[in-house]
Amino acid sequence: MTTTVGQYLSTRLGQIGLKHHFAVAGDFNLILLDELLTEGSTKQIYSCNELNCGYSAEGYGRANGAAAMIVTFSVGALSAMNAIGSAYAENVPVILVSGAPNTNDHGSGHLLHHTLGNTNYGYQAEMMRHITCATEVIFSAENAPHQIDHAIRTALRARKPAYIEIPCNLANAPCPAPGPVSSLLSEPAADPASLEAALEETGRFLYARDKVVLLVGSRMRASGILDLLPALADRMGCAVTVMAAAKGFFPEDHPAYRGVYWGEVSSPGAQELVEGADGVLCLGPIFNDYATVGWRATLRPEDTLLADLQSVTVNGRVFEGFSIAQYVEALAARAPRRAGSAEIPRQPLPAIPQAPRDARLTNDEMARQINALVDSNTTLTAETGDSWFNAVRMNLPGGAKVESEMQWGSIGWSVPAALGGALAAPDRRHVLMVGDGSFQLTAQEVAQMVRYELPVIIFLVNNHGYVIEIKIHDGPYNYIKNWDYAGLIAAFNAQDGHGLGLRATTAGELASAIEQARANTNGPTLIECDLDRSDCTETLVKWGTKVAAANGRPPKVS
Ligand SMILES: C/C(NCc1cnc(C)nc1N)=C(/S)[C@H](O)COP(=O)(O)OP(=O)(O)O
Repeated sequence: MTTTVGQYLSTRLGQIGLKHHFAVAGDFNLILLDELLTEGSTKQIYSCNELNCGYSAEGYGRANGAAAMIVTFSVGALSAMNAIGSAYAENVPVILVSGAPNTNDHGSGHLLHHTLGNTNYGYQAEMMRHITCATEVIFSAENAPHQIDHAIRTALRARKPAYIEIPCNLANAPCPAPGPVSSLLSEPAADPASLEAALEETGRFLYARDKVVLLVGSRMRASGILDLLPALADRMGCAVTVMAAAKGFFPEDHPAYRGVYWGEVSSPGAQELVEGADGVLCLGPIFNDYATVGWRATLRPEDTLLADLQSVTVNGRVFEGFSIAQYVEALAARAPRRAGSAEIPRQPLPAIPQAPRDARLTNDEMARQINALVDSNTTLTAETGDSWFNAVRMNLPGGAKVESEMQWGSIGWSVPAALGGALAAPDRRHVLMVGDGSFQLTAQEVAQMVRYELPVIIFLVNNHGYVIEIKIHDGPYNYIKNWDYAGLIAAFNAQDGHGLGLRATTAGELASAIEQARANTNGPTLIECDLDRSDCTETLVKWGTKVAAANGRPPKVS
């Protein structure tokens, strides 16, 4: 049985659960794109550029579990690198496939277009090795199946992106047909002794404490077991908090939920609860400078159990040889009850009073109305910027999801990512909050939302500049050219009803725009929310000054 290299790849992408792959054409990948179309397991979705292609794949991978993208050599793949960096930092398995020079050109002394102008074509793979968990450069069709399977299997297990390079003259070359996909999907069994030892040490940690709090972190996105966390909370009876980058990872209507822990900008009561606990069971946390408010919110190591994707650190010991899914599943069946922390009642988020309809639109009123739009079937994508703080302060109904990129934090990510999420989960409502500064980096992908008739509701937060940067450190570089954001939709030829551009300067205009957005199911609705530049969340101001102080630390004098 034979197939071709490109159709082998296509079959595998369908077998691991993809229904789409993202692509930008280039002469090094055209035959490969044909092979994917011929085999047909996944629908080919086109992006305006390779950066957006990568962000769309990353957003798709968050909702679907994995994603794939096809670009051309060098000029395409190097643009995609920022998005692959995001996938790496955010633990999303994106399979980046790049077309490449004809195998006959290697060692020929030929100078090729799209390259650096020398005869070394290996630089791209070398660059990819730093931002992927597997890099496979295919030089022979016979070996292609092994290399493709290795890259995909490693990406799925490590929850990281992988890179495959396919020369343009091998894409339709015959190769052996694929074997069972189970060899790519199977998870390594836990090492029983290590898992048991970790659970016993966890028991010693928990039995020695009364007021234990669960803290859920953003690496749990890659765990595949978010739906198991309520069972663990029910077993232990303890309070549960989430980190800002994990907003929505635990159902907020669960009785154990006590809000977002984010140091001094936490939800009401959450900082006192976590920092006052005698034990914090951290699941997949990322304690970076933003999460610790400039290294100020730090937990006592001796009272912290750190469960990460492939290891548990507790009582000064480290245990490996199992996944966090295997660990949490076992813990949910045997953890002792530790209900002390749950006796502290949850403090509600401060309610935002409804503004009069004719009142100038404010950030608070915008956040209030967006929150009212979020239901149990909504995915809210929040871009880097004050949109983070608006998302974190929302009350989410159970089932609502939030997607943010608080580790990589590359502005512009959210527009293509929301497109990817909408393609992966068409049965959910997709709402996007993105600032004017971020939007200007990837705005053209709204045209693809029009093209693919994706009803994403986009709140374009026009506060007239890089306000998060202004709050951290102001300067002329934080001010941008204002666009007619609502007018862009017309520029994207949405006249056939597959797109709506609206502008809101008052509370009433926003309410009316949201009603129109709810009714517009044929394509995106972009609502330009016009705000005063000084109008941002209080938490942003508080957080920004502390992060600025951390950035401003003088060099250590040796
Ligand atoms: C410029 C930058 N960060 C620096 C930056 C620059 N370039 C990339 C790709 N990523 C980055 N995070 C940031 S957060 C802006 O404040 C974003 O502005 P905007 O989208 O308008 O949001 P806010 O006004 O709420 O801050």
